[in-house]
Amino acid sequence: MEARVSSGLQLSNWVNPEKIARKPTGSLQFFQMHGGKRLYHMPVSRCPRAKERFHRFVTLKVSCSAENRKASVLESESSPAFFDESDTIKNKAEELEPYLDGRCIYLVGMMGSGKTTVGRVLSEALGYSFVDCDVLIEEAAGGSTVAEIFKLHGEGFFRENETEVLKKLSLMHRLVISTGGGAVVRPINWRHMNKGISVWLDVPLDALARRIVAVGTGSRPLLHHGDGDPYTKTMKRLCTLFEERGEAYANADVRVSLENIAAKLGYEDVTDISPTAIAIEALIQIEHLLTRK
Ligand SMILES: Nc1ncnc2c1ncn2[C@@H]1O[C@H](COP(=O)(O)OP(=O)(O)O)[C@@H](O)[C@H]1O
Ligand SMILES: O=C(O)C1=C[C@@H](OP(=O)(O)O)[C@@H](O)[C@H](O)C1
Repeated sequence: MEARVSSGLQLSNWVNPEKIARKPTGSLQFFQMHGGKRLYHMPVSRCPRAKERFHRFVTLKVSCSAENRKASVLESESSPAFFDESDTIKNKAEELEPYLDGRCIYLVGMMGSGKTTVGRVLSEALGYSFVDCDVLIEEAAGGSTVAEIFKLHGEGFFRENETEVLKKLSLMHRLVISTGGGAVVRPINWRHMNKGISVWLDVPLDALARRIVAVGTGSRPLLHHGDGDPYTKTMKRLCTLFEERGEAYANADVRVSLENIAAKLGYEDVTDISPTAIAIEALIQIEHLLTRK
């Protein structure tokens, strides 16, 4: 696949100003459409196995801003490589499999951080099953929604059920588990989650608020109260919750920072990062953890 992609790309196609999106800060976002897929550059030295696994087919030196500053993504690299996301995640997952040895992956992070969205992508790549703790709690409550459970029985009841669900899941293997945003607060939950590998999806609060406002706060009862327009109200609540929970998220075995991914890929806005790119970064960070690279 890589060979087909690389041999299909000509340097003359590549050096086309229309295919280089200039970012306002002067960094460049390199991508090229090929066979309906978006190929991304990735600096070779930041991708530990890149040199062996991917064919490096172009070397460019570009002066790339009006101020003649180097593009941030190229500053330390002279030889970008181009990766197809779907091949990259497949290869990374294969590489990681023997080290994971069937251990579950617990995704933790604030509401809206992408635990469900990224979790599905990760589970597919690893050949794991995906489970969402909130859904299991809803099933255990006879089909009531999380919002109804909070309203009828209170948060304490919800938290007890959340712990019970995590306890059961801790006995299982080959699962990617999307936990609820508040699961990190109870120490007992960490005893269960530590049977597997925990991954914190660290997303800037502003991006979370924008995402959540876009879908509405209906299913997230902790965001139902407060004043102001939907964005301001959500942002305020997220800030308060993050103040309470920030340290607890940092207990996770690995942290996947969207700000770091954006910097690597030369993106201005973290919302441009695809769920697959986030899942790839999660696999890379887990690999670092398990191989102590
Ligand atoms: N990388 C992403 N890019 C764009 N939208 C995303 C991304 N990750 C999540 N979303 C969107 O954000 C919202 C919340 O994501 P979700 O996966 O449900 O978060 P969580 O499970 O952590 O609460 C959803 O509407 C989802 O489509
Ligand atoms: O942050 C929290 O305390 C909660 C997050 C929600 O899950 P998501 O993180 O999947 O939205 C859900 O468990 C419940 O509304 C409480």
